[in-house]
Amino acid sequence: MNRIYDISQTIRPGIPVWPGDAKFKLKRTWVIEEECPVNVSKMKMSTHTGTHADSRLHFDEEGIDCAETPLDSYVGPATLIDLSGDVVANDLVDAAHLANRLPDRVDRVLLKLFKAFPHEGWDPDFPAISPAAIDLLAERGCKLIGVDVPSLDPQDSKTLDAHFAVYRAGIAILEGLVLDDVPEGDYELIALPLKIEGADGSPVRAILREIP
Ligand SMILES: N[C@@H](CC(=O)c1ccccc1NC=O)C(=O)O
Ligand SMILES: [Zn+2]
Ligand SMILES: [Zn+2]
Repeated sequence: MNRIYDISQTIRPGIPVWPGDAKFKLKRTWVIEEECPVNVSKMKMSTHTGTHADSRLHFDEEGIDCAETPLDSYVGPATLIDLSGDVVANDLVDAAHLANRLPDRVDRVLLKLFKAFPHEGWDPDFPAISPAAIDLLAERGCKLIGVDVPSLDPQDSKTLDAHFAVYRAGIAILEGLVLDDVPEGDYELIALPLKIEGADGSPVRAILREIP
């Protein structure tokens, strides 16, 4: 069996969420007891909780939702690049950061930007991605970008320039990946958004499988 790296955050009470967004809650509605053979729970969560996919609807009112999103981009060869030594807080990853680290042709790119993933707290100064970097990925054939930070754009962005560059290029987005402990290199990615009608994003279980 080829090794599987789980690159998903654990969804749990207290998982850091975008400032002001709904906190994750899980509550038992049925409990195993004499007359009840099962445990069942209900959940409350933001569509952008933890490791998640953005659908186009997140930043375009006319964009498609998670149920309509084609899945091809979310499964297949992916290249992990560690830029955590090249960026600091509030930096934008530019084309120059990527140019000599990217293969000539690349299907999917995962960028590690945190030196250590902040599991216990929200980092408002996370590095983000420039539109020029997205354009370079698109030129090289990339159809998915995944990042460990919670958004492609800086937290205070009102224009979401990187999201729109991605939109123009038809690239899919994964955010909040946990890329600590995974060596740089080529893998098979599997990270499917749930088929939720009307959803602007969805948690994913993201894995990287070693290629034999
Ligand atoms: N753009 C971010 C998320 C985002 O902006 C957001 C997520 C949850 C609640 C509010 C958000 N933005 C509000 O301006 C993302 O790409 O997931
Ligand atoms: Zn998102
Ligand atoms: Zn996003």
